[in-house]
Parts: sequence; structure tokens; C-alpha cells
Amino acid sequence: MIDFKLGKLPLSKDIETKKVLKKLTSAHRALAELKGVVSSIPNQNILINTLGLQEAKDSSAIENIITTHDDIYKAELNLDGFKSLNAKEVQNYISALKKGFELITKQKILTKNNIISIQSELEKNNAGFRKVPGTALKNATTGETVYTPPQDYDTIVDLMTNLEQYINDATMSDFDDLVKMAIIHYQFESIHPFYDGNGRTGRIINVLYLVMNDLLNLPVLYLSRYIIEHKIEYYKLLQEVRETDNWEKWILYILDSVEQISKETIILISKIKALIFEYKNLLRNNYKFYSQDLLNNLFKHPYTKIEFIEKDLGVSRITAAKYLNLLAKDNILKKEKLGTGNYYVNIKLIKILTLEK
Ligand SMILES: Nc1ncnc2c1ncn2[C@@H]1O[C@H](COP(=O)(O)OP(=O)(O)OP(=O)(O)O)[C@@H](O)[C@H]1O
Repeated sequence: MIDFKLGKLPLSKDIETKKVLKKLTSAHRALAELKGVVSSIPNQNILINTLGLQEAKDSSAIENIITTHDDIYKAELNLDGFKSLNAKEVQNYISALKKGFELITKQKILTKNNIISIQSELEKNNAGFRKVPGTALKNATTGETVYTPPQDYDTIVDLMTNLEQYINDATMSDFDDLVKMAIIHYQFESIHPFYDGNGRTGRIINVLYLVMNDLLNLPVLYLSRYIIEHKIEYYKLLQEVRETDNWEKWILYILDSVEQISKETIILISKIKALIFEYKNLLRNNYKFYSQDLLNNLFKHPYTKIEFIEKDLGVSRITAAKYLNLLAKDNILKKEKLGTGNYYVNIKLIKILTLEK
């Protein structure tokens, strides 16, 4: 382990090398296209839930909290018959993501306290920044300590205050926003301000930063799947910045993740969009009770239930049950039983979500 002291931002050297500038062009192009595709969906908010659940699953998997799609959609139903601790943790991730989005939408800035609220929603505790020393980052295979983050509470607060400034004050550095996102992620993970949840909170900060800088309107670019697929490199490159000041590779890694995931998400959203239109026509032409709210409900909740319909459509329980049962009878939804309750699966949507790369 090298002796390393984490410095404050901004960086004093220029890290926008030729390779980085070249990669920035293609990453931005893909991201801009994603922003456009998202805007073309009639009710974009459904995507936060549907894609957010995917991300919650992937991001939690990096922390070895493994669930299936079936489990996370079941957990969202909150029915008595289903208990899974891991799925509950995944639910906490999505509420932390939504909370973060709400905070930046309202306040337009991402403060230290916002970050604490996000982590607290994720971990369901109020521990805040680390106060007791002893945290060290270890190599998962050998158990060897690779990096000791700041141990002292005042130092952590000081570095987080500096990071807060860097996140919110664009004049502190004229690097491209995607380069800044990579720097912010490195810096946050290196401060490692919490006892737990630093990785997941850091991944939420990434997407919020994109929204704050108008690179996206909604938090729908999730890098976790890329990180899972390139996990060893992820840890190695973070460590290389520290050990050899090798920023270029780290920045290129993040830019490549933005480009690849943008492209994949464009395909996914396009498929969802086509299915929304298919269902819209199908429902509008065949059911008197068609409404935009009903359509949105079926896409916001890949597994839906009577109470969701009651609430979203403002109808009685009996009416909601009648609608869902009719759609199930016509094979538009699949009715399943869980404990004493029923739920209804949008099978075509599930196919898109689960067959997705
Ligand atoms: N050598 C390193 N340098 C900087 N950051 C590191 C290093 N090794 C790990 N990290 C960061 O620490 C995170 C893990 O921290 P922590 O266990 O608190 O978070 P988590 O959300 O619970 O876990 P995970 O990221 O595995 O989901 C990693 O995701 C990574 O971002």
C-alpha cells in the first residue's frame, strides 16, 4: 500500500488529453440521443420506476445483494405473501434514487446534506459521515488493504465541503461535465465518507449530476451494469489514479460506460415506447375504460395490483378488479396469486426488461 493523502479539487493538471477529447465526442453524441429518446415517451415518469428498478437490481448486485427480476417486482407490490431481505434492500436503492432526484429537482444543487439523506434512505440508518476510525478498502481476493480513506471526521467533512463546491460551482473547473462526473466519482469514493453504501450512493450521484447539468432530463442512465461487467477494471483504475496519477484510463473507462449504456438504453427505451403504443391502440380500441392513467400504470409497474389501479385511476376496488380481471381474461396481463393477494403481470414488458442485454 502506498502512502497517499487525498487532495482537494479542482485538479491542478490538465487531464483532457487527445484521447479523452475524442472519446468525449462519441459519449456526448450517444447521451444526447438518449435524452431525445426519453423526451419522446408520452409519460416519461414511468421510466424512472421501470428502469430505476433495473438499476436498483444491478447496482445492488455490485454489493453482492443478488435478486431476480421476479423478486424486485414482487417486492414492489408489498403483498403479505412475499418476504425477501435482498429485495427490500433493492427497494431501498430505488427510493434513495427517487429521493435524490426529488432533492435536485427542488433545490437545483446537490449538497452534503442531500448526499447524507440519499445514503440514509439507502441504508435506512442515520449514521451520517464516519466518526469512528477503522475503515479501509481491501482487495476482495487477498484481503490486503489497498487504500485507507481519511479517518478523521473533520477531515471527511472538510473534503466533502470541497466536493460539494466542486459539484455545484461550475466555475471551479472548465473541464467537460462528463470528465467532471468521473472526477467526482473518484473523489467521492476516495473520501468514502460513510460506513457503508459509498459505492451505491456514488453511483446515484453520477446520474443526478447528469440531470443537474441538463445532459438528461430524467435519471435514466445507469452505469452499474457496465461496472458489473468490468468490475475488476473498475477497482483497478480507481486505484491507479491514486497510485500513479493515471487519470486518462479512468476517465476513458467512465466515458466508455456512458457511451455503451446510453446506446443500450436507447434500444431498451425504443422497445418500451413501441410496446406502449401497441398497448395504447389495443386498449383504446377494445376497452371503454381505456385511459392514459391505466396505460401508464401498466408500464410503471411491470407487476401491478388492484390497489395501484384504484389509486392511479381514482376508482373503487371493485372497478379496479374488474378492469384487471378482464385484461387478464383477454391475455393482455397474466394474473398470478401471491399469499392472499393477486397481481397482474405485463408479460410483454417483462420480456423486454428481462431479455435485455
Ligand atoms: N481502491 C479503491 N479506491 C477508491 N474507491 C474504491 C476502491 N475500492 C473500492 N472503492 C469504492 O468503494 C465502493 C464500495 O464501498 P461500500 O462498500 O461502502 O459501498 P457499497 O455501496 O456498500 O458497495 P458496492 O459499491 O460494492 O455496491 C466501491 O463501489 C468503489 O466505488
